[in-house]
Amino acid sequence: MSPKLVADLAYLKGADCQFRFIGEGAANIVFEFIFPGKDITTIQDDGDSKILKILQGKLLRVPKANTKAFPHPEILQYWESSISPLFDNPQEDLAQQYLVRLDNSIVSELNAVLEDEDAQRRTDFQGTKVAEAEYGMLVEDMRKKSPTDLLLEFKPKWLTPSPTATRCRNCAREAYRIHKSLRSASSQSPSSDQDAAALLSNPPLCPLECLAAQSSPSSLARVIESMNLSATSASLDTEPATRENPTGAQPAVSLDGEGMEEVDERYRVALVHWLQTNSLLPKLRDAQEKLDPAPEGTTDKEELALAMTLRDCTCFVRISEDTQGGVKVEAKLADLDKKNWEAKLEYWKELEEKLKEGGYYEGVEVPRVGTRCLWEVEGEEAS
Ligand SMILES: O=P(O)(O)O[C@@H]1[C@@H](OP(=O)(O)O)[C@H](OP(=O)(O)O)[C@H](O)[C@H](OP(=O)(O)O)[C@H]1OP(=O)(O)O
Ligand SMILES: Nc1ncnc2c1ncn2[C@@H]1O[C@H](COP(=O)(O)OP(=O)(O)OP(=O)(O)O)[C@@H](O)[C@H]1O
Repeated sequence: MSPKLVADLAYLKGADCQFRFIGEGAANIVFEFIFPGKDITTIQDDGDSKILKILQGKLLRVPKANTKAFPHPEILQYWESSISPLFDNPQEDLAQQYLVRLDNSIVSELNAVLEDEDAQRRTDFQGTKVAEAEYGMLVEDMRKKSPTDLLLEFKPKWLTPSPTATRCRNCAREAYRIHKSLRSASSQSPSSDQDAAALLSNPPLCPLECLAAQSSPSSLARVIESMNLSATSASLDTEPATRENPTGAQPAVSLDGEGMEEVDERYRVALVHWLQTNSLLPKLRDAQEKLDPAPEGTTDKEELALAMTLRDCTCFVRISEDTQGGVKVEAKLADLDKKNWEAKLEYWKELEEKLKEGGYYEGVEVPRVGTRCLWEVEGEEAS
């Protein structure tokens, strides 16, 4: 059974709709709907405005041209039949997605927006276009609703690493990425030089830290520290956070630092509480663990595809004010797209080989690059 179509974007003709580029990955591009001079959040469900009502609180996610990803109806069908049932409360745990029909003129408009934005895009994505696809999807907008909201976005990748490794799969992959970048920097342009330097000086936070934050104060501190928060108001029962004291457990020294994001202290407390108590990440970890086939060892390819889908999603945690003036926490997983194992199997196997043979799982690659892997950081702290 195909997923239900919620809207045909051809009905936007004449509605003075524009699109703003929000972000992209390897397979999809995400846009915001803009209606100049109109606030669609106040539109009621009547007649011609029905389409605008449907778009409220949603972004447009469309497939990129020339990828091996499945068409969006298939991705949505899989999401409904194979992903949602893994979660007790899919409405709460997953960013909601809905099928929409595109048309050629919308695809052309989106591509014109992309062309204007090209210089701002990730260098390896520049020049890529929206596919001439019949369908796209609306996704629940998980960005900040107000500039004062607090948003945490990260990829909770490979939460069950191999017990024999000393680096998690994600950080091994990051070390490999840094090596590749260094190699191309030595042979290519100043921009790849900059990419390599940026990766070397600021490796990404290890995804295991977000899960470990449930029981480890050091992990919790590192996650909060990575967000560079400073408080705008102090709560009664906790000390405000600082760079030196990210969770606010001890008296604060200073509130503001250069480049720090000012945040309502109640929101920081709510984030700390979510990190310590959420059931979403353990649930995802358990689902990843239950499947856990290694790309090179599996016989059931559909199971492998599901495992790889669960290992490559995005988690959004948005903290905002609710209608009663209290604090609301919304934590949802997005980008749980069906993986095309036939197209990706060789890549998965080769990458696994490279990570193993290059010593990236053990941190013995040459030259060795520093990562922020939880296991390495804990090892350094202990020695
Ligand atoms: O191979 P990985 O682990 O680097 O993951 C890829 C991601 O890279 P990342 O390391 O998260 O930056 C990669 O993310 P980016 O597009 O690089 O942001 C994709 O998510 C890719 O999946 P797909 O090709 O879109 O189905 C991801 O591929 P797979 O999850 O299918 O391996
Ligand atoms: N529901 C959402 N709410 C807010 N922002 C989003 C949402 N979905 C995607 N984005 C933004 O758009 C970017 C790209 O989207 P998305 O992750 O769907 O692309 P992708 O090609 O499927 O990614 P990947 O290559 O990781 O598979 C994200 O990194 C995020 O910043």
